[in-house]
Amino acid sequence: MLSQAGRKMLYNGTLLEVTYSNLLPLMLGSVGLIILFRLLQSMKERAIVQGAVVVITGASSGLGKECARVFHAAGARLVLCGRNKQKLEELTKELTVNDKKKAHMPHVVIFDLADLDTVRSSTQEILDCFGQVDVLINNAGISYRGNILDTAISVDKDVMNTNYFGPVALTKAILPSMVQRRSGHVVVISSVQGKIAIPFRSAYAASKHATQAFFDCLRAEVEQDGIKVTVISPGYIRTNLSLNAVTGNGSKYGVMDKSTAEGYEPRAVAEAVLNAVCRRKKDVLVAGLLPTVAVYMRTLIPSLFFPVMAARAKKERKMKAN
Ligand SMILES: NC(=O)C1=CN([C@@H]2O[C@H](COP(=O)(O)OP(=O)(O)OC[C@H]3O[C@@H](n4cnc5c(N)ncnc54)[C@H](OP(=O)(O)O)[C@@H]3O)[C@@H](O)[C@H]2O)C=CC1
Ligand SMILES: CCCCCCCCCCCCCCCC(=O)OCC(=O)COP(=O)(O)O
Repeated sequence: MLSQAGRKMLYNGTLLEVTYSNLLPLMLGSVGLIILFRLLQSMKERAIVQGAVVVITGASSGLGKECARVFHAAGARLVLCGRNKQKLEELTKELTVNDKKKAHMPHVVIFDLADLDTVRSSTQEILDCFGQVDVLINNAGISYRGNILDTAISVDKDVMNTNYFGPVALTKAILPSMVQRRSGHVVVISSVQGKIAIPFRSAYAASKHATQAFFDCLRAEVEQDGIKVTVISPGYIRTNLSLNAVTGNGSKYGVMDKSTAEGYEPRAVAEAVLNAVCRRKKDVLVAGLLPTVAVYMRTLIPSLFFPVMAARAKKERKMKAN
């Protein structure tokens, strides 16, 4: 503690009197410097996406659409990919309405990610838009609701094609141009379910676990080529994911689940994606306390995690029966 009169100290032969009044400007100065440093750091990080060519799959709705808005606002040049031309053109109109110079007019490329041949042929179209790809955001995906015993293998394959083989094929097709330039960033939107498997989501959780594994391998392999890889694993987001989910017989689930409706705002997750790209993060979990605990529990105390999941399955089955 300092007395009112302060504390006298001998420093390099000079007698210094340290008082509250001469410490205050020092403290304020330090805080100011830290704020200035953070501001400059954040401006430097944001400059990474300014003018960068960012390709977003599944840009017609939900998280992809929000990523398009957030990256466009950050100054990126966008290539919006999806199956629905009309929705993507509407989004392009929305993004360019205030962009008078049309400097960052997005391009639209239409293809079905589950059709691996069209993925390969669409890659040239993507590369031709701006002549290069700086950031590829593999966002498009589909979910699933069903019991393993009643699920047709064709459904497992369809989910794997959209969520795993599609992004893998697109990434492999774009990667050589990134390696040649020794620059690029590949992002994939996985899920908390890429880290833990929950009952009645087998096809979806399996596709997201495979995604996590593939892109972890990729990160290690292409680091020497100057390419960054980010896996983002969000918890529930308020989008149409559950409405669009497929069931065991391939029909649409068509229900807005409570967990989805009460999930994160897509804007908040899109900001987390932008932040991860700017800061070149490798693996980002965007989730609340309970899913985070579950992720650690699965790794550290699996003997506790498995009974919790079995109880969850039992409860869900009971609820369905009533
Ligand atoms: N919502 C959530 O709770 C969570 C979502 N995620 C992940 O976020 C990502 C985005 O999903 P979200 O925005 O929530 O859901 P949406 O259903 O709103 O969006 C999915 C997007 O993927 C596109 N898509 C689906 N199948 C294909 C296909 N075969 N070919 C091309 N595009 C396709 C859809 O396009 P179209 O308009 O043509 O159908 C749509 O643009 C997914 O990878 C999902 O797994 C992760 C964690 C939580
Ligand atoms: C003694 C301590 C007990 C701690 C209990 C922890 C177990 C809690 C389980 C929590 C499960 C969280 C699941 C989260 C799933 C999730 O966020 O998925 C995101 C999605 O991809 C959503 O897709 P869906 O199609 O399933 O809506």
